[in-house]
Amino acid sequence: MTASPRVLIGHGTENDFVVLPDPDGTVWPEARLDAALVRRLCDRRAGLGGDGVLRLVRTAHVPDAPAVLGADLAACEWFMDHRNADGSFAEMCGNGIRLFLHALISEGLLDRAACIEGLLVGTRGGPRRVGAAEGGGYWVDMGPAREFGRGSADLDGHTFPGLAISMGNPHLAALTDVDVDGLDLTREPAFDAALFPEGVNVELINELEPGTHIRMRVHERGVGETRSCGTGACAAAYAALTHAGRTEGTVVVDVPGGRLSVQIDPRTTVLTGPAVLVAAGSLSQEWLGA
Ligand SMILES: N[C@@H](CCC[C@H](N)C(=O)O)C(=O)O
Repeated sequence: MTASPRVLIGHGTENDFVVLPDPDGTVWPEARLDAALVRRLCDRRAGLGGDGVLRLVRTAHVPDAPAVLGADLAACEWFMDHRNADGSFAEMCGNGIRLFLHALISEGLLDRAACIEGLLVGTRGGPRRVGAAEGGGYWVDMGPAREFGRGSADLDGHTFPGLAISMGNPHLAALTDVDVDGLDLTREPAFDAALFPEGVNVELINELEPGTHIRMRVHERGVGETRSCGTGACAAAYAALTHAGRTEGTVVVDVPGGRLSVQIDPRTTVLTGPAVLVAAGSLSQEWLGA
């Protein structure tokens, strides 16, 4: 076991993560990286701070991988082992997977030039193809948005009706005329637990240009309000296109932490955006032992 484990801090449109390199699964076996330690790492005062944790690990060292990747197991050398800040697992993270690839490249575990075509990465939501974009940033083939009903969320004195959408993980994407910038998202939204038995990420969306440009804020399952959510941006773009009566197109999604682009066609959804590494160092023995 490494005495002082290496750690990186990074973000994708200010959705920020503690990144733990563990290529051979020897530093952070699941028993060590338990929910309590994830919460401590993500604590913004007593830890490093983040909306979640990403472990950079080879798929061969993830016990869940065969069940979630099936026939694609052998094609996914790497697995994005993602946790929310409350310690829970999530199926997918659109900002996290871009940062995951960026961190693999920056740690010398992959060559950026070899990532232009993209590679399959394992996630608990299944395999996803992710690649380095020619002009900078990263793209992810997120698979199709799957609509599974209509619901609503109660937040800040409003009821927001929207579409229930799976991007691997669950979303309620609600277009609204209420100015989303003025909302207080500090409390947990109330939602229909029968529609969302595993909880839900809630996106509040203002249309800026119908079907092409939206503004979004998000309350994430297992975290609270974050400054961006990649899967949420895909769900929001799908809801905006549907509202415009279209099944394909490119939607620019402005979030408090920056801008994402989502390209949708009837077959799939491609999310493009930045990934930034802020710092690299090691966890202290004093903090680990406390
Ligand atoms: N911020 C992420 C989504 C992370 C998981 C989410 N909180 C959930 O529990 O489903 C993204 O960029 O997609």
